[in-house]
Amino acid sequence: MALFPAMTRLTLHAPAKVNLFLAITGQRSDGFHDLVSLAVPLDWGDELELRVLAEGAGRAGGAGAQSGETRLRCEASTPACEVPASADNLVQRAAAAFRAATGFSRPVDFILKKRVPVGAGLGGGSSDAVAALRGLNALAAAENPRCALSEAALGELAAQLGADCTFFVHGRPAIMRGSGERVKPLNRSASATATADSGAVSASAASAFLRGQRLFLCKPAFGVNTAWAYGEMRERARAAGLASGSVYLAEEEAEALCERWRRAIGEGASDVRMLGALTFNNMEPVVFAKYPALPVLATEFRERFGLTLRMSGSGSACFAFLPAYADKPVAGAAAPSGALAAERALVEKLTDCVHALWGPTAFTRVVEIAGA
Ligand SMILES: C[C@@](CO)(OP(=O)(O)O)[C@H](O)COP(=O)(O)OP(=O)(O)OC[C@H]1O[C@@H](n2ccc(N)nc2=O)[C@H](O)[C@@H]1O
Ligand SMILES: Nc1ncnc2c1ncn2[C@@H]1O[C@H](COP(=O)(O)OP(=O)(O)O)[C@@H](O)[C@H]1O
Repeated sequence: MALFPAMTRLTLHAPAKVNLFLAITGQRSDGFHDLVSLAVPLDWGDELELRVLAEGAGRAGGAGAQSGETRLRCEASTPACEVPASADNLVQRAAAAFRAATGFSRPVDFILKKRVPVGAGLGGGSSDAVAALRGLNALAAAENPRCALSEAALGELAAQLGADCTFFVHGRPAIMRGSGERVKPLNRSASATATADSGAVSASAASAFLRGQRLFLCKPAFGVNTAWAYGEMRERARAAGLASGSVYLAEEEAEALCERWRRAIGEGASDVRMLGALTFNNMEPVVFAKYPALPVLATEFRERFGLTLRMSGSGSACFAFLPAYADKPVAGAAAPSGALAAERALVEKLTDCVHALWGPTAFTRVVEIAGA
């Protein structure tokens, strides 16, 4: 048996996510909220590099690292992506959880290239945590396959790190339920209201439908604190009393709306304006009330461009389906140049609009849905 791992270095993509559909259905006795969400990974995100360090006398001795040591360096592409490399960083927390669960003690150096803005509702931190778990698991497996965790065990560990983390273990369009930890990839999901016919969406149909759909993503300079947004919903629901249904969406309704997505996918609908109309997020009212810049831009997008701008998760990032790709080419084929030019012109106008309303430091990007 090799005493030193064969694998000493690897790099992982940590994709961002968008919630195409997000219904918070109520608060549970443990304080967390139940939800139903259709989330998709993007072709863009952070990058996490792992390097196994040589064990030695420790820093004091100047040579090598100590057993069980985890180092982290964060390189942010913009100030909005800056995150401390402290023990609170989800990469550090994931490493600590993995070491505790497996006994893996090789010292590791993480280099996190942050591109996803923090507090955006794009799941950057959760995705980094899962990338760290996956990377460490690969290193552990290279050293001794019996030390590696199964997918199920990785999922359980991930769930302890954040409500969104299980989604990233699957890494494909999926419906999240419970507090987010119950994840079913879309092509294998059957909703509570699905009939035998409508539930049988083939993997290839779901995959062809969502993969490569292009979204315009934007985020103002400020972020939103997820715990605050949930807390605000709780307060509003408490104040509404019996009318708390004005804050939360009943689970049956959420499932029915989610089912509309599944039908659209099953039928291979390609009208991106219709897709925009299917997007939903009932966290918007609390977040929009505090941050009016968000609904102001949503109104502008609707009135000037006929596009639905929807918030992702607890915000502050928002997205809109890009219509220029309505005639999306088959994967791998070149897009018709007319469609590309039309999209470029639209994106330019959308970007100008974002900067005019949110200022020059607002973030914009065109992304594609991945992982289908
Ligand atoms: C809103 C969503 C939608 O996908 O995404 P983001 O906006 O964060 O990306 C998620 O539910 C966020 O998941 P995540 O960001 O992992 O949340 P966590 O760190 O686990 O929780 C932060 C805090 O939010 C509250 N929380 C979170 C999830 C949930 N189902 N109910 C809650 O009440 C809790 O107060 C918790 O302490
Ligand atoms: N590696 C990380 N990347 C981003 N945020 C992190 C990370 N580690 C810890 N955090 C903390 O997690 C919180 C939310 O992170 P993030 O995933 O960016 O937002 P969201 O939950 O809105 O998608 C922030 O308070 C941030 O400081």
